[in-house]
Amino acid sequence: MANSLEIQQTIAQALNVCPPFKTEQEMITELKRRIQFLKDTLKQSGLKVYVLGISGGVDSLTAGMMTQRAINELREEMGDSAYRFIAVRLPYKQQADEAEAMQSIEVIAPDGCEIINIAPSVEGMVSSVHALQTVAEAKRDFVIGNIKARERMVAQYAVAGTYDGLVIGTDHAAEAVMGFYTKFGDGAFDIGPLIGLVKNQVRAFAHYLGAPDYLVNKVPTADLEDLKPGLPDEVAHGVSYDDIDAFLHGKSVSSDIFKKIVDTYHKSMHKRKLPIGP
Ligand SMILES: Nc1ncnc2c1ncn2[C@@H]1O[C@H](COP(=O)(O)OP(=O)(O)OC[C@H]2O[C@@H]([n+]3cccc(C(=O)O)c3)[C@H](O)[C@@H]2O)[C@@H](O)[C@H]1O
Ligand SMILES: Nc1ncnc2c1ncn2[C@@H]1O[C@H](COP(=O)(O)OP(=O)(O)OP(=O)(O)O)[C@@H](O)[C@H]1O
Ligand SMILES: [Mg+2]
Repeated sequence: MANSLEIQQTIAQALNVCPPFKTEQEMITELKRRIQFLKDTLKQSGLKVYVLGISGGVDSLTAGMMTQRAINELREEMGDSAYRFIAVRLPYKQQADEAEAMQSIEVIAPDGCEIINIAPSVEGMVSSVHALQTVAEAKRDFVIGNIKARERMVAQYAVAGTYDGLVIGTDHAAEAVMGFYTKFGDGAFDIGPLIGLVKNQVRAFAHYLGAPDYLVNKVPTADLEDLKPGLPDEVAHGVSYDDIDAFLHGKSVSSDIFKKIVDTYHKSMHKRKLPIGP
């Protein structure tokens, strides 16, 4: 039977986890490789625009800063001003951390910014799904949370379709292992520049790129549920990002944490696969 470390290594391999950075230079090399990947992928696609929702959290801040750098370099290298990055603000009604979201936009300084309030589309969907009116309040609130994440996906693809662009996603290994995203919501995108990173590596990129500490260290939240506004991810899934990062980097974690992560990984396997057929 496989021991704990072997199980951790098998999962890390499946998620293509980036090994820990031993030096700052290793971190910079990895960051540059990923920015180059953004440039190469856009050039190969024949399109010239990237689109990404900016929430106020560190994942979209980091991906946004990387993307704007990729676009700046492409514009200069190709001598083509059509290369652009469009940031999208996607509040649901009034967003509690709107200030941080707008500060993220300032830090990224995107070429363009669209603001789309998702409340009308979420409310339209909720009122049309009659079954939703009949379930317990907590269940209803949770399902509506996933509708919000999917409406954000719809909005970003509407912007991408309009500008002939590609949608960036912010999934990384610490979220992927927990299946902590909405299937076909924030889990749906064209290009994932953070894939394989653990949370502290995402923060390290943001810090290196010059983001202020209060945004780099902001408490991660999906902020999808009205009944639990700003619920920290770590409370929602009951494991800290430091523990998830340690697990993915083959370090020892308590047996409780180990079990929780491995169980959650297996339960959420369907989210990381293409739809199955007969
Ligand atoms: N075995 C199976 N094989 C194939 N498909 C299966 C399945 N089990 C469920 N499903 C399908 O998957 C659906 C459940 O998946 P899903 O709709 O994603 O819903 P679910 O995983 O239940 O909820 C999403 C979780 O991710 C969190 N989240 C969402 C969005 C953003 C963030 C963030 O960090 O920003 C976090 C959210 O707070 C919540 O805890 C089911 O309704 C069903 O359609
Ligand atoms: N209010 C929002 N406005 C715009 N985009 C959003 C909003 N909420 C979520 N998103 C999009 O969904 C993605 C997933 O959300 P998630 O909470 O995992 O990342 P984050 O907010 O960037 O960082 P953190 O996980 O640290 O909170 C975001 O990176 C962003 O692209
Ligand atoms: Mg967030």
